Amino acid sequence: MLADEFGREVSGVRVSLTDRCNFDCVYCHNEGLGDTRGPMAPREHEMSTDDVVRFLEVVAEFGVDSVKFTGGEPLLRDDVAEIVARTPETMEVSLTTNGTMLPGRAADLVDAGVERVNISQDALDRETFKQVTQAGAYDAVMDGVDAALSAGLAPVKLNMVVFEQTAGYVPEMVEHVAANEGLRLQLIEYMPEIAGHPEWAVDIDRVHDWLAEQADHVERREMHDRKRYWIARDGVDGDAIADDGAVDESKAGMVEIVDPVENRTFCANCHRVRVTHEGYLKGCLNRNDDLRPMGEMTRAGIRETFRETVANRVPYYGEYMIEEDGEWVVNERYLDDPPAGGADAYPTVDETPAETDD
Ligand SMILES: Nc1nc2c(ncn2[C@@H]2O[C@H](COP(=O)(O)OP(=O)(O)OP(=O)(O)O)[C@@H](O)[C@H]2O)c(=O)[nH]1
Ligand SMILES: C[S@@+](CC[C@H](N)C(=O)[O-])C[C@H]1O[C@@H](n2cnc3c(N)ncnc32)[C@H](O)[C@@H]1O
Ligand code: SF4
Ligand code: SF4
Repeated sequence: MLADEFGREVSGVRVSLTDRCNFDCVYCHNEGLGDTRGPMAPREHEMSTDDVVRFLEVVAEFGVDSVKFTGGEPLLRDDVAEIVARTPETMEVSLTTNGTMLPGRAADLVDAGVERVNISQDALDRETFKQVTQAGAYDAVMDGVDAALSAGLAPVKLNMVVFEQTAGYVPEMVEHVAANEGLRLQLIEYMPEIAGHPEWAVDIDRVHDWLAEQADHVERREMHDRKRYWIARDGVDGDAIADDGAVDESKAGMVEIVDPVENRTFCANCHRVRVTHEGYLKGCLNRNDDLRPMGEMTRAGIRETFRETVANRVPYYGEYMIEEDGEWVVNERYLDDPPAGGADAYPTVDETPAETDD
């Protein structure tokens, strides 16, 4: 496995299959690229099926053993099942989606090899859901969750971004997941780095403190050192948590917190490299000055660009951003010496074809 100079091995890749989406969530960072485009926007910039598969085959040679397909909305592409079926067997395959296109497709995705799915659901309240997603597809998302469960994808993780508009719904969502076997909840701290609006952020430590009071067991995940809180379900017989800490998931609900903002520990435990829909390697969600094009996406080109990307990755908080007088500022080292192939190599907005019909 390749590692960067901070000892962080790269064991996973996150592949953005498209920057198009049928929602327009107010907070969306589009996997670090900024605004998404509408569902009907031109797609000729997107990596082809063969490009994605070739990329995965090459990184599997380096010991990368998991892939997350995301976007934009990955299921706007109709070749996802084919890509998954052609993904090297050594890789665990998961998908992050808004869920609307899972009905009718979830079983095929499972047959192809999808092992886990995360579905974004920011509220149980229809009106709030509409305000946040700027789409009236609440029922379609619920149907998507049902489709994933019916296809055997339990536990399904519900992704909820915690910010000003949704923070009040956290207890209700936790209760919902604790009452429903087959669901897990992931509370994601609102990230303003790409999306802007720092005023929308809420204090995630308060959510941690509240969950610690509710939880029967707390564990830490190796990835990002994330905390997971287990809450025993009401009315179950027997112990949900054994004396040795083993959890019986049929008897306890799980809530995981993703809290990357200004969190050095999170970044120190970051083991994934990203790929944009256009075939650029991206060493960090929050940076677009270190994008490296894989060009024609030949095996040799992918190999070299992957090596270079890993070698140049640095933790965002603690290295790229450092604290000075209580403020986070860009480490001068990265201003003076921008990485090769960085932002200049990435198409500007002007070079990206305009949206057509949305
Ligand atoms: N800053 C930062 N945010 C991340 C990182 N990984 C995940 N996130 C945030 O968490 C969101 C949800 O992540 P998902 O795509 O559902 O996947 P995940 O939770 O990271 O992965 P699994 O738990 O393995 O399914 C991302 O879109 C980001 O907002 C990371 O490495 N850095
Ligand atoms: C960019 S979306 C792509 C996949 C899919 N369209 C979806 O919504 O699940 C991936 C995840 O990023 C989360 N996300 C987007 N912008 C965010 C932000 N500014 N802060 C925290 N999480 C964000 C979303 O809630 C979603 O769970
Ligand atoms: S559904 Fe996902 S990609 Fe689409 S706007 Fe919402 S967070 Fe962004
Ligand atoms: S270095 Fe930090 S901010 Fe960048 S992707 Fe990794 S965890 Fe996220």
